[in-house]
Amino acid sequence: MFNEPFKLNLPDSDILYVQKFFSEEESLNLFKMLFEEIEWQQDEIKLFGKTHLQPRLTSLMADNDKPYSYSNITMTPKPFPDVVKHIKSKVEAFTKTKFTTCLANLYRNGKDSNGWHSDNEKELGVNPVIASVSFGASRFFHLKHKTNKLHKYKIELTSGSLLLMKGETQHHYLHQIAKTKKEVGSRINLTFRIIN
Ligand SMILES: O=C(O)CCC(=O)C(=O)O
Ligand SMILES: [Fe+2]
Repeated sequence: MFNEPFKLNLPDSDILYVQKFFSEEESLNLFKMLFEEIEWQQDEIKLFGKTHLQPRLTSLMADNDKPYSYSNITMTPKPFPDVVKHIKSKVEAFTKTKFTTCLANLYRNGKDSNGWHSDNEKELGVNPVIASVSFGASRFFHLKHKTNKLHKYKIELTSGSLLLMKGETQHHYLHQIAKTKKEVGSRINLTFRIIN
């Protein structure tokens, strides 16, 4: 039942959630391996002319050398570690999509976050397919429509889950991982993307 794909009931979007895409046991192992094998970095971002450290660690990986730019940062990709290749092939088989690139996020605790944005950078193309898998602590993923305030959604992304966003989703919606005052452990999220 929990590995049945579930389509979010949100107008102007195409979002699918599979809670138990990976089993609990496999997710624990994958978390540890991702934590160790990914080369995590903390970049500086400029917001309203001020420089801050990004409130999470990230890493860009790809099977090509295409950079990815967002929030005034340009990241150049590193090769995929084996553990990411393994996850990528399972995601590709399910989504019937070949991904070139993975942006990884490590939220160390509840103070780490990812502010409101759309994954609409031009290098992603017009209607990007973005497959997001999560391991470790659960965090809430918020969605809000850009023009109609009635359309919003909050979904808890649990360890081993897959969230697939496609179609016009990025045109019409913003998403975020908000900070939380609750005691939460570390969470790793991988977003697979296509950049050619
Ligand atoms: O951590 C998440 O679930 C979302 C990550 C995200 O939105 C991004 O990397 O663009
Ligand atoms: Fe995003």
